[in-house]
Formats: sequence, C-alpha cells, structure tokens
Amino acid sequence: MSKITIVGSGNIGFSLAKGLVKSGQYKAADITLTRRNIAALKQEADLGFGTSDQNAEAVSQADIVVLAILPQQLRKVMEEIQPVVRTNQIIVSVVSGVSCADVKTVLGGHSVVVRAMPNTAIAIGQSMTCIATDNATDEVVAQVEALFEAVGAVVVIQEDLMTSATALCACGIAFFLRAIRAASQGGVEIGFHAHDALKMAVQTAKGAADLLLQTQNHPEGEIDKVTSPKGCTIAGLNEMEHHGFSSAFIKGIKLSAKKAGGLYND
Ligand SMILES: NC(=O)C1=CN([C@@H]2O[C@H](COP(=O)(O)OP(=O)(O)OC[C@H]3O[C@@H](n4cnc5c(N)ncnc54)[C@H](O)[C@@H]3O)[C@@H](O)[C@H]2O)C=CC1
Ligand SMILES: O=C(O)[C@@H]1CCC=N1
Repeated sequence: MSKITIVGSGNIGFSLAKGLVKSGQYKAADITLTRRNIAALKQEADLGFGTSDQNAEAVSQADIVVLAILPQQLRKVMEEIQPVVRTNQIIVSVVSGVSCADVKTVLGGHSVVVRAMPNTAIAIGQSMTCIATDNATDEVVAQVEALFEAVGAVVVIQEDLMTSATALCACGIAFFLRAIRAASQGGVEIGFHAHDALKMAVQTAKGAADLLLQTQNHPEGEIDKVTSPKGCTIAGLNEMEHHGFSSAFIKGIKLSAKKAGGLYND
C-alpha cells in the first residue's frame, strides 16, 4: 500500500483523505495530513490519519505527496520540502494556476510531478478530477489516475487546459450548488417550506445529472422531452434565457478560468 502525505489539510486536502478511506481502497493509517498548527489536526487524528506539522519529515516518509495548500502558500512549502524530495516519489499538485514546470523550478528538474484538479465531491467518491503532466511517464500517470479513480471520475488532459478544468469542474461544483439553491428559493416563493423546496430541488438536479450520465443523451434532447408545446416549461426556460441564464453561466466559467490562471503570482 502506498504511503500518502497530503500537505495542507484544508477543504480539498481533508476531503481527498476522507474520500480515499471511504473508497475502502486506502487506510487512514497510510495517509498523513499536515498543517502548520498540529492542534488544528485533532479531527484528522481522531479519524486515524497520521498528522504532522513537520512538512519535510512527513514528505520524506511518503510514496505519493499531494500538495493541497493555497497558491500563495506553495512557494514556502516547496522550499521546505525540496531537500527531502526523491525521484522515486510522485508529487501531485492540486494547486490552481501552478504548472508542473513551476513546481520543478523549486523542487528540482528531476522531481516527478503530476497536476490534479478535483472538486469537493471527492469526499463522497463523486469528484470529477482532471489530471495533467508535462513529462511524467505513462506509468506514473496511471498511478495517479488510479488514486483519483478511487474517489470519482478521471479525465487525463493536456496541461494547458488545467485552468479551464479548474473553472468547469472544481469551481463548477459551486455553480451547480448555487443553481440548486436558487431553484429552492423559487420553490419557497411558489408555496413550499424551505426544507421541502431544497429536497425537491436537490433530487431534481440529481435526476437531471443521472439522466445524462446513464443515457449519454444530449441535455437539449432531454429538455425537448419536458417542453410541451405552449407549455409551462418552455415559458419558464425562455424567461430564464431572456434574463441571461446560459450567458451568465458561460461568463462565470470564463472569468473563473482567467482568474485560475493567475493565482500563483497574485
Ligand atoms: N477547495 C476546492 O474545492 C479546491 C481547491 N483546489 C486547490 O487546492 C488548494 C487548497 O485549497 P483549499 O483546500 O480550498 O484551501 P484551504 O485554505 O481550505 O486549505 C489549505 C490548507 O493548507 C494549510 N497550510 C497552509 N500553510 C501550510 C504549511 N506551511 N504547511 C502545511 N499546511 C499548510 C492550511 O492550514 C489549510 O488547512 C488550493 O491551491 C486550491 O487552488 C483545487 C481543487 C478544488
Ligand atoms: O476558488 C478557488 O480558487 C479554488 C480552486 C478551485 C476551487 N477552489
């Protein structure tokens, strides 16, 4: 079993750790999580994970190192671990806007670096994770693919598309969550209690996603089945479009992608 050290036990680092254990393929004892303040890792320790506030020591004991700190925290952390990084370790960076070349500039040209862009559904094994590398071998990429396949779906992409993947998938989960919240707010206005409205919106969204996943049909084909002529669905849908629904989504994704590309030097 590979030993994994996740540097940075924040939203995505801890979600990844929980998802890996939930998958049944990894044991908490094989995963170490780090933070600057060890006292902040009590929840992780209670779940059986290894915990540490010594990044270099924790990294030196790992086969796979996942960098899960903020872009602005990365340079300092990489300088700390640089002396102990070995070429037989895989460095997986989930840090937005930081290229494999950026990582190697600090860790050394021979380090083996793969980028991964998951989303927070990783905690329940439902992430959409995109993976990219500049020159890690196919064998290394397959190992990283296997790691993230334990916690959701994986697509291997070209590295120059990683900021786009960040916007569409990592930020994207927040966009869909907001859409569900908006639907529930509409539901309250037309007569449901908030709790019921949210439950209805969530299940309806899940049904829509599962319909596409299971049938592989195009969304517009499924929409055509809902919109009866002169009916209430097309009336609502067209009203949303008059107010820029698709346009707002597209513009939001484009802005997130632009922002994601500049995070390292912000
Ligand atoms: N939150 C998300 O949904 C996703 C985030 N990412 C990327 O993951 C990275 C982390 O993001 P979040 O988890 O949202 O941030 P976060 O702020 O929740 O987590 C960062 C963690 O790193 C810890 N940390 C800071 N300095 C440290 C140091 N010197 N040593 C050890 N730990 C240290 C912090 O205490 C914190 O727990 C970012 O680069 C982000 O771009 C990627 C995909 C999704
Ligand atoms: O908002 C952010 O910058 C991070 C990266 C993708 C998701 N969260």
